[in-house]
Amino acid sequence: MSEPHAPLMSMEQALERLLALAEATPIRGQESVDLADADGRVLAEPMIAGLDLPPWANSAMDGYALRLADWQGEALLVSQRILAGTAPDALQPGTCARIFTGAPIPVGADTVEMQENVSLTDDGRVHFNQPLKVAHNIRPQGQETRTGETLLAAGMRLGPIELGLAASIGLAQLPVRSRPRVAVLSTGDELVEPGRALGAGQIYNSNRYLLVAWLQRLGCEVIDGGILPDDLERTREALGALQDVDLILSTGGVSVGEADFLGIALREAGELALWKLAIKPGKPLTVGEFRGRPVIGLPGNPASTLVTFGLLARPYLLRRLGVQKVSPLGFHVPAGFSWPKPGKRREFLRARLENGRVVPYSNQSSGVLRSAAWAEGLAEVLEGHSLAEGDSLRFIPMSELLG
Ligand SMILES: Nc1nc2c(c(=O)[nH]1)N[C@H]1C(S)=C(S)[C@@H](COP(=O)(O)OP(=O)(O)OC[C@H]3O[C@@H](n4cnc5c(N)ncnc54)[C@H](O)[C@@H]3O)O[C@H]1N2
Ligand code: MOO
Repeated sequence: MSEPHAPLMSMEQALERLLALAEATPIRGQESVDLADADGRVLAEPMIAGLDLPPWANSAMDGYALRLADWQGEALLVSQRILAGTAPDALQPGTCARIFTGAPIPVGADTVEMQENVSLTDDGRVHFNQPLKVAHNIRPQGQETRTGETLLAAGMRLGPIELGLAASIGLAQLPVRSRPRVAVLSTGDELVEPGRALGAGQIYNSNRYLLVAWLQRLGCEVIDGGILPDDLERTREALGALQDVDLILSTGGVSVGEADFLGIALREAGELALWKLAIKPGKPLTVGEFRGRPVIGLPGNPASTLVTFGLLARPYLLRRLGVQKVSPLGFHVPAGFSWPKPGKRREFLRARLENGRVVPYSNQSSGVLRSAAWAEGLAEVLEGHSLAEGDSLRFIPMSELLG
């Protein structure tokens, strides 16, 4: 148990500790998957180009390829027509070639002129109307990539751009890290799954759906641990049934309440630290292990679940997969509000950008998930700081967190 008035742990320290734990328990498994199935996965080995890109010099324009020295003001005969996907003959001296965008430059040509800048004579010869420049409109072989270059480092997360890049060098499959197996547990006798009738004192389990969808986006295999009952024996059984998982992720029951059966069960068969973080929402966080399996317990209030998962558990999971860049990008924006009283905890306000200024949702209670649905991002008000309207603060777009 932490001391009731022990100093709060800073966000930086919490992240540093979690990343150190992640690095101590890397997920090493890997498999080869088709590009079509690789979105969101983490590259397990460097991606190295096995060819030059482009593989041969090609035209950037629809037009005419020629040797610059052959243009002396006298219209040139068209000696061949080169479409993309064909292999051209060497250019006959003193002629030009009709060429289309992406088609290979014939040996002997050293420039391409776009068709808009030429005139055709009655007998089909080509007159160049503008001064020509050597190498113009030619995309040289290897301009983008040379054989043997590393295009993506191991630990990169794969998205549409990376998959396009892999395809461009001819790869049909990529080696990726195994999907982390994450068990999601909810705690609290008040919870009911959507679709059922609510009884007295009950609420619907929203955290489970938020986390399951989010984990899937992160490439995790989600094991549904269900709702843990407020009963010690059944909590032990439920935890014991989670075989071969890489992480047990729970929500709720981490504050100082009396019905903390999860905490008791974890302490019996593992280790448990209760952190009190200097952030709002998201003060209480449980970090430990159950029979050697890492456990992270997020606070139950839905906005607290969102903030602690996005800013702490997400980077932790990605780092276990070897991802280096785990922190979201943020940028500084002027506040469209004032914050006169410095707080003890760093606030992550669910906020929007309106006319280039940060506007927070009207109700910042950590129980209000609607605030996050309204928001476009999290605005960070640092602990111990006040803000006047127009002062700048960091804004982290939701899109940076959710992928
Ligand atoms: N005496 C104190 N009380 C509380 C403290 C404190 O320091 N001293 N901290 C508060 C803070 S801050 C937070 S955050 C919460 C954390 O609570 P728990 O993680 O223990 O969660 P619960 O008590 O189980 O639930 C909190 C709240 O969230 C609702 N909840 C829980 N699970 C779900 C779910 N899956 N879906 C939707 N909503 C859920 C639950 O009904 C409660 O309303 O503790 C404060 N208290
Ligand atoms: O820290 Mo709690 O998450 O504010 O309600």
